[in-house]
Amino acid sequence: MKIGIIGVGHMGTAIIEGLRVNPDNEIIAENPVNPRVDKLAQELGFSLYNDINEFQKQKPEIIILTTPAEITLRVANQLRQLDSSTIVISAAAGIKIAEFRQFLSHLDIVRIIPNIPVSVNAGTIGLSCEDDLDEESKTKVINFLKQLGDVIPVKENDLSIVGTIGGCGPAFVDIFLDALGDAAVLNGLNRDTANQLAASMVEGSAKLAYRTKLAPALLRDKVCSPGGTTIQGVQALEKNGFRYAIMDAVNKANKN
Ligand SMILES: NC(=O)C1=CN([C@@H]2O[C@H](COP(=O)(O)OP(=O)(O)OC[C@H]3O[C@@H](n4cnc5c(N)ncnc54)[C@H](OP(=O)(O)O)[C@@H]3O)[C@@H](O)[C@H]2O)C=CC1
Ligand SMILES: O=C(O)[C@@H]1CCC=N1
Repeated sequence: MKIGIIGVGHMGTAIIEGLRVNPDNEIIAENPVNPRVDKLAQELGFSLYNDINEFQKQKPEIIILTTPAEITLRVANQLRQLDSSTIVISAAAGIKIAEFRQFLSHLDIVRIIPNIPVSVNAGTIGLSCEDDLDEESKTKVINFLKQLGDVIPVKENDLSIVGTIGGCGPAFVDIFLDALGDAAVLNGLNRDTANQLAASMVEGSAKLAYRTKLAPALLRDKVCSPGGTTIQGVQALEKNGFRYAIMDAVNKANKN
Protein backbone atom coordinates (compact mmCIF):
# COMPACT_ATOMS: atom_id res chain seq x y z
CA MET A 1 0.00 0.00 0.00
CA LYS A 2 1.25 3.50 -0.81
CA ILE A 3 1.28 5.66 2.32
CA GLY A 4 2.02 9.37 2.42
CA ILE A 5 3.30 11.14 5.52
CA ILE A 6 3.14 14.94 5.65
CA GLY A 7 5.57 16.38 8.22
CA VAL A 8 8.62 14.28 9.07
CA GLY A 9 9.27 15.44 12.63
CA HIS A 10 9.20 13.33 15.76
CA MET A 11 5.82 11.73 15.11
CA GLY A 12 6.18 11.45 11.34
CA THR A 13 9.54 9.74 11.78
CA ALA A 14 8.19 7.37 14.44
CA ILE A 15 5.35 6.34 12.10
CA ILE A 16 7.76 5.79 9.20
CA GLU A 17 10.03 3.68 11.42
CA GLY A 18 7.07 1.53 12.42
CA LEU A 19 5.76 1.13 8.85
CA ARG A 20 9.07 0.45 7.12
CA VAL A 21 9.43 -3.03 8.66
CA ASN A 22 6.58 -4.21 6.41
CA PRO A 23 7.87 -4.51 2.84
CA ASP A 24 4.31 -4.14 1.50
CA ASN A 25 4.32 -0.50 2.60
CA GLU A 26 5.57 2.00 0.05
CA ILE A 27 6.30 5.16 2.00
CA ILE A 28 6.40 8.63 0.54
CA ALA A 29 6.70 11.81 2.59
CA GLU A 30 6.49 15.57 2.26
CA ASN A 31 8.35 18.17 4.32
CA PRO A 32 9.75 21.65 3.61
CA VAL A 33 13.41 21.51 2.53
CA ASN A 34 15.44 20.38 5.53
CA PRO A 35 18.81 18.55 5.52
CA ARG A 36 17.71 16.57 8.59
CA VAL A 37 14.82 15.09 6.64
CA ASP A 38 16.97 14.49 3.51
CA LYS A 39 19.28 12.40 5.69
CA LEU A 40 16.35 10.50 7.21
CA ALA A 41 14.96 9.69 3.77
CA GLN A 42 18.32 8.10 2.89
CA GLU A 43 18.59 6.21 6.16
CA LEU A 44 15.01 4.95 6.37
CA GLY A 45 14.45 4.51 2.63
CA PHE A 46 11.39 6.63 1.80
CA SER A 47 10.70 8.96 -1.13
CA LEU A 48 10.76 12.58 -0.10
CA TYR A 49 8.91 15.49 -1.71
CA ASN A 50 9.31 19.15 -0.84
CA ASP A 51 6.30 20.21 -2.85
CA ILE A 52 2.78 19.31 -1.73
CA ASN A 53 1.43 19.23 -5.29
CA GLU A 54 4.11 16.80 -6.51
CA PHE A 55 3.39 14.71 -3.42
CA GLN A 56 -0.36 14.59 -4.13
CA LYS A 57 0.26 13.48 -7.71
CA GLN A 58 1.68 10.20 -6.31
CA LYS A 59 -1.88 9.35 -5.15
CA PRO A 60 -1.16 7.65 -1.83
CA GLU A 61 -4.03 5.45 -0.58
CA ILE A 62 -3.60 6.78 2.92
CA ILE A 63 -2.15 10.13 3.99
CA ILE A 64 -1.15 10.81 7.59
CA LEU A 65 -0.83 14.45 8.63
CA THR A 66 1.90 14.86 11.23
CA THR A 67 2.44 18.58 10.81
CA PRO A 68 2.44 20.97 13.78
CA ALA A 69 -1.18 21.19 14.99
CA GLU A 70 -1.42 24.95 14.44
CA ILE A 71 -0.66 24.71 10.70
CA THR A 72 -2.41 21.43 9.95
CA LEU A 73 -5.62 23.01 8.63
CA ARG A 74 -3.58 25.21 6.30
CA VAL A 75 -1.77 22.12 4.99
CA ALA A 76 -5.04 20.19 4.64
CA ASN A 77 -6.45 23.07 2.61
CA GLN A 78 -3.77 22.33 -0.01
CA LEU A 79 -4.90 18.72 -0.47
CA ARG A 80 -7.59 19.54 -2.99
CA GLN A 81 -6.12 17.50 -5.85
CA LEU A 82 -6.86 14.23 -4.10
CA ASP A 83 -9.82 12.12 -5.13
CA SER A 84 -11.99 10.02 -2.85
CA SER A 85 -9.69 6.99 -3.18
CA THR A 86 -7.36 8.62 -0.61
CA ILE A 87 -8.17 8.47 3.10
CA VAL A 88 -6.74 11.32 5.18
CA ILE A 89 -5.69 10.56 8.76
CA SER A 90 -4.83 13.54 10.96
CA ALA A 91 -2.59 13.12 13.99
CA ALA A 92 -2.86 16.80 14.94
CA ALA A 93 -3.87 17.16 18.57
CA GLY A 94 -6.93 19.31 19.13
CA ILE A 95 -8.05 19.77 15.51
CA LYS A 96 -11.57 18.40 15.02
CA ILE A 97 -12.81 16.48 11.97
CA ALA A 98 -15.45 19.19 11.38
CA GLU A 99 -12.64 21.73 10.90
CA PHE A 100 -11.15 19.62 8.07
CA ARG A 101 -14.57 19.30 6.48
CA GLN A 102 -14.45 23.01 5.50
CA PHE A 103 -11.85 22.10 2.84
CA LEU A 104 -11.99 18.35 2.37
CA SER A 105 -15.66 17.66 1.87
CA HIS A 106 -15.06 14.81 -0.61
CA LEU A 107 -12.59 12.69 1.38
CA ASP A 108 -12.80 10.22 4.25
CA ILE A 109 -11.13 11.83 7.29
CA VAL A 110 -10.06 10.01 10.43
CA ARG A 111 -8.44 11.50 13.53
CA ILE A 112 -5.84 9.71 15.57
CA ILE A 113 -3.61 10.49 18.52
CA PRO A 114 -0.69 8.10 18.19
CA ASN A 115 2.35 7.95 20.45
CA ILE A 116 6.09 7.68 19.94
CA PRO A 117 6.24 3.88 20.65
CA VAL A 118 4.66 3.38 17.17
CA SER A 119 8.32 3.49 16.08
CA VAL A 120 8.74 -0.01 17.56
CA ASN A 121 5.22 -1.16 16.59
CA ALA A 122 4.13 -0.90 20.23
CA GLY A 123 2.06 2.25 19.94
CA THR A 124 -1.20 3.25 21.56
CA ILE A 125 -3.40 4.94 18.98
CA GLY A 126 -6.67 6.63 19.93
CA LEU A 127 -8.93 6.89 16.86
CA SER A 128 -12.14 8.74 16.00
CA CYS A 129 -14.12 8.91 12.82
CA GLU A 130 -17.41 10.37 11.71
CA ASP A 131 -20.53 8.29 12.37
CA ASP A 132 -21.24 8.01 8.66
CA LEU A 133 -17.79 6.75 7.66
CA ASP A 134 -18.44 3.52 5.75
CA GLU A 135 -17.44 0.27 7.45
CA GLU A 136 -15.03 -0.65 4.62
CA SER A 137 -12.95 2.52 5.06
CA LYS A 138 -13.04 2.25 8.85
CA THR A 139 -11.86 -1.38 8.77
CA LYS A 140 -9.16 -0.49 6.26
CA VAL A 141 -7.80 2.31 8.46
CA ILE A 142 -7.94 0.26 11.67
CA ASN A 143 -6.24 -2.75 10.08
CA PHE A 144 -3.58 -0.49 8.59
CA LEU A 145 -2.90 1.24 11.93
CA LYS A 146 -2.71 -2.07 13.80
CA GLN A 147 0.73 -2.48 12.23
CA LEU A 148 1.83 0.31 14.55
CA GLY A 149 0.27 -0.90 17.79
CA ASP A 150 -2.97 -0.97 19.72
CA VAL A 151 -5.84 0.93 18.10
CA ILE A 152 -8.49 2.28 20.49
CA PRO A 153 -11.58 3.67 18.73
CA VAL A 154 -13.43 6.30 20.78
CA LYS A 155 -15.95 9.09 20.27
CA GLU A 156 -14.29 12.32 19.18
CA ASN A 157 -15.21 13.97 22.50
CA ASP A 158 -13.08 11.39 24.32
CA LEU A 159 -10.09 11.70 22.02
CA SER A 160 -8.56 14.47 24.10
CA ILE A 161 -8.20 12.42 27.28
CA VAL A 162 -7.28 9.28 25.30
CA GLY A 163 -4.58 11.32 23.57
CA THR A 164 -3.35 12.78 26.84
CA ILE A 165 -2.85 9.36 28.43
CA GLY A 166 -1.71 7.58 25.25
CA GLY A 167 0.07 10.39 23.44
CA CYS A 168 1.61 12.44 26.27
CA GLY A 169 1.91 9.48 28.66
CA PRO A 170 5.22 8.19 27.24
CA ALA A 171 6.91 11.43 28.36
CA PHE A 172 5.59 10.91 31.89
CA VAL A 173 6.77 7.29 31.88
CA ASP A 174 10.16 8.39 30.54
CA ILE A 175 10.55 10.72 33.53
CA PHE A 176 9.69 7.79 35.83
CA LEU A 177 12.27 5.62 34.03
CA ASP A 178 14.89 8.36 34.29
CA ALA A 179 14.28 8.74 38.02
CA LEU A 180 14.49 4.96 38.56
CA GLY A 181 17.77 4.94 36.64
CA ASP A 182 19.12 7.79 38.77
CA ALA A 183 18.15 5.94 41.94
CA ALA A 184 19.95 2.81 40.73
CA VAL A 185 23.07 4.84 39.85
CA LEU A 186 22.89 6.50 43.27
CA ASN A 187 23.10 2.99 44.70
CA GLY A 188 26.17 2.10 42.64
CA LEU A 189 24.81 0.53 39.44
CA ASN A 190 26.28 1.63 36.10
CA ARG A 191 24.01 3.77 33.90
CA ASP A 192 23.45 1.25 31.10
CA THR A 193 22.44 -1.52 33.49
CA ALA A 194 20.30 0.94 35.45
CA ASN A 195 18.41 2.03 32.31
CA GLN A 196 17.94 -1.55 31.08
CA LEU A 197 16.68 -2.61 34.51
CA ALA A 198 14.14 0.23 34.71
CA ALA A 199 12.79 -0.27 31.17
CA SER A 200 12.58 -4.05 31.59
CA MET A 201 10.71 -3.75 34.87
CA VAL A 202 8.20 -1.22 33.51
CA GLU A 203 7.65 -3.26 30.34
CA GLY A 204 7.02 -6.42 32.39
CA SER A 205 4.68 -4.68 34.85
CA ALA A 206 2.70 -3.15 31.98
CA LYS A 207 2.54 -6.50 30.16
CA LEU A 208 1.18 -8.21 33.27
CA ALA A 209 -1.48 -5.52 33.82
CA TYR A 210 -2.43 -5.56 30.12
CA ARG A 211 -2.67 -9.34 29.83
CA THR A 212 -4.36 -10.16 33.12
CA LYS A 213 -6.62 -7.06 33.11
CA LEU A 214 -6.28 -7.15 36.91
CA ALA A 215 -6.73 -3.79 38.62
CA PRO A 216 -3.33 -2.18 39.24
CA ALA A 217 -4.17 -1.95 42.95
CA LEU A 218 -4.55 -5.76 43.10
CA LEU A 219 -1.24 -6.25 41.29
CA ARG A 220 0.42 -3.84 43.71
CA ASP A 221 -0.93 -5.89 46.64
CA LYS A 222 0.84 -9.00 45.27
CA VAL A 223 4.16 -7.15 45.52
CA CYS A 224 3.68 -5.62 48.98
CA SER A 225 4.63 -8.41 51.41
CA PRO A 226 3.24 -7.78 54.93
CA GLY A 227 5.78 -5.75 56.86
CA GLY A 228 8.10 -5.94 53.86
CA THR A 229 10.21 -3.44 51.95
CA THR A 230 7.80 -2.49 49.12
CA ILE A 231 5.11 -1.08 51.43
CA GLN A 232 7.76 1.20 52.91
CA GLY A 233 8.47 2.54 49.44
CA VAL A 234 4.73 2.90 48.79
CA GLN A 235 4.39 4.96 51.98
CA ALA A 236 7.19 7.27 50.73
CA LEU A 237 5.38 7.68 47.39
CA GLU A 238 2.14 8.59 49.18
CA LYS A 239 3.97 11.08 51.43
CA ASN A 240 5.44 12.76 48.33
CA GLY A 241 2.13 12.97 46.48
CA PHE A 242 3.12 10.61 43.67
CA ARG A 243 -0.42 9.78 42.59
CA TYR A 244 -1.57 13.38 42.91
CA ALA A 245 1.38 14.45 40.74
CA ILE A 246 0.36 12.01 38.00
CA MET A 247 -3.32 12.96 38.05
CA ASP A 248 -2.37 16.65 38.04
CA ALA A 249 0.01 16.15 35.10
CA VAL A 250 -2.72 14.43 33.07
CA ASN A 251 -5.24 17.15 33.93
CA LYS A 252 -2.85 19.96 33.02
CA ALA A 253 -1.90 18.30 29.70
CA ASN A 254 -5.56 17.63 28.92
CA LYS A 255 -6.55 21.28 29.30
CA ASN A 256 -4.50 22.28 26.25
N1 LIG B 1 5.19 13.96 19.30
C1 LIG B 1 4.20 13.20 19.74
O1 LIG B 1 4.39 12.32 20.61
C2 LIG B 1 2.81 13.36 19.20
C3 LIG B 1 2.51 14.31 18.25
N2 LIG B 1 1.24 14.42 17.75
C4 LIG B 1 0.92 15.41 16.73
O2 LIG B 1 1.84 15.24 15.65
C5 LIG B 1 2.09 16.50 15.05
C6 LIG B 1 3.59 16.72 14.94
O3 LIG B 1 4.17 16.71 16.23
P1 LIG B 1 5.74 16.46 16.40
O4 LIG B 1 6.17 15.39 15.46
O5 LIG B 1 5.96 16.31 17.85
O6 LIG B 1 6.31 17.87 15.90
P2 LIG B 1 7.69 18.18 15.14
O7 LIG B 1 7.89 19.65 15.28
O8 LIG B 1 8.74 17.25 15.61
O9 LIG B 1 7.38 17.81 13.61
C7 LIG B 1 6.65 18.62 12.72
C8 LIG B 1 7.16 18.36 11.32
O10 LIG B 1 6.30 19.04 10.40
C9 LIG B 1 7.14 19.69 9.45
N3 LIG B 1 6.44 20.81 8.83
C10 LIG B 1 6.39 22.12 9.22
N4 LIG B 1 5.65 22.82 8.34
C11 LIG B 1 5.25 21.96 7.37
C12 LIG B 1 4.47 22.11 6.17
N5 LIG B 1 3.92 23.28 5.81
N6 LIG B 1 4.28 21.00 5.41
C13 LIG B 1 4.81 19.81 5.75
N7 LIG B 1 5.54 19.62 6.87
C14 LIG B 1 5.75 20.68 7.67
C15 LIG B 1 8.35 20.13 10.24
O11 LIG B 1 9.40 20.39 9.34
P3 LIG B 1 10.68 21.27 9.76
O12 LIG B 1 11.29 20.60 10.97
O13 LIG B 1 11.55 21.17 8.55
O14 LIG B 1 10.16 22.63 10.08
C16 LIG B 1 8.58 18.89 11.09
O15 LIG B 1 9.34 17.93 10.39
C17 LIG B 1 1.37 17.57 15.90
O16 LIG B 1 0.19 17.91 15.24
C18 LIG B 1 1.08 16.85 17.20
O17 LIG B 1 -0.12 17.30 17.81
C19 LIG B 1 0.23 13.59 18.16
C20 LIG B 1 0.48 12.63 19.10
C21 LIG B 1 1.76 12.46 19.71
O1 LIG C 1 2.77 17.52 23.15
C1 LIG C 1 1.92 17.51 22.26
O2 LIG C 1 1.22 18.52 22.02
C2 LIG C 1 1.71 16.26 21.44
C3 LIG C 1 0.29 15.74 21.50
C4 LIG C 1 0.38 14.44 22.26
C5 LIG C 1 1.81 14.24 22.45
N1 LIG C 1 2.51 15.20 21.93
